[in-house]
Amino acid sequence: MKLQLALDLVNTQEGIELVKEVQEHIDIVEIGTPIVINEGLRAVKDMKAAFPNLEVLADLKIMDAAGYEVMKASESNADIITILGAAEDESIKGAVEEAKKQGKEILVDMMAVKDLATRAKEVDALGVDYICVHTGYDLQAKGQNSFEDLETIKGVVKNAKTAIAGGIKLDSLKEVVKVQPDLVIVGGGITGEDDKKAVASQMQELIKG
Ligand SMILES: O=C(CO)[C@H](O)[C@H](O)COP(=O)(O)O
Repeated sequence: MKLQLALDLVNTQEGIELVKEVQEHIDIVEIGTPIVINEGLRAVKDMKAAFPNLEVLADLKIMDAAGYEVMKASESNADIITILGAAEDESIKGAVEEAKKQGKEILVDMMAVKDLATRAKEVDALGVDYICVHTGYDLQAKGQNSFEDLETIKGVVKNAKTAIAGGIKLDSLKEVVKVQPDLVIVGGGITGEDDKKAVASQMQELIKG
């Protein structure tokens, strides 16, 4: 099981300082969608240059023109690129094809997918690397989480690795770990803590079991 630190509400330089504190406890750094909107793919390139030993995920949440966008993120040295599960199959196939050409991985974010089990099976058959259940900020604010959704995809996904994101904190991580996803994505659960290193270290301990 891997731990991904999601950076969203910071700029690249603040993100780099944050990763310095926790780098030995995480596997993947996410350049979140707000950072890409604010600063472009340069943020991905700068993060990978600062931490060549960590994987860097570009959270582009691609919906269209997938092959092109995966190509551009690859040129910026992203290791993993995200596309939405709600995208057309043609877009997801395009993303997978380009990622394979570039030696990269595709994570499908299932946010806002209504029939999760059916779509997870379909997306799994398209050769993606990760399928991620995700409660975004707008539904977290209404008290929702993705714990049951993780069990749903664990039951149907046969090829891809499984992942979970959205509001996971040290306390709730225990529940998540029981379901054994391949990847746990944590943003505010680390970045919002005073002692980020201590929290990341405890999370790593729980995850590596
Ligand atoms: O992609 C995102 C929001 O769309 C976040 O990166 C993801 O939800 C993880 O952050 P947090 O743990 O703070 O919810």
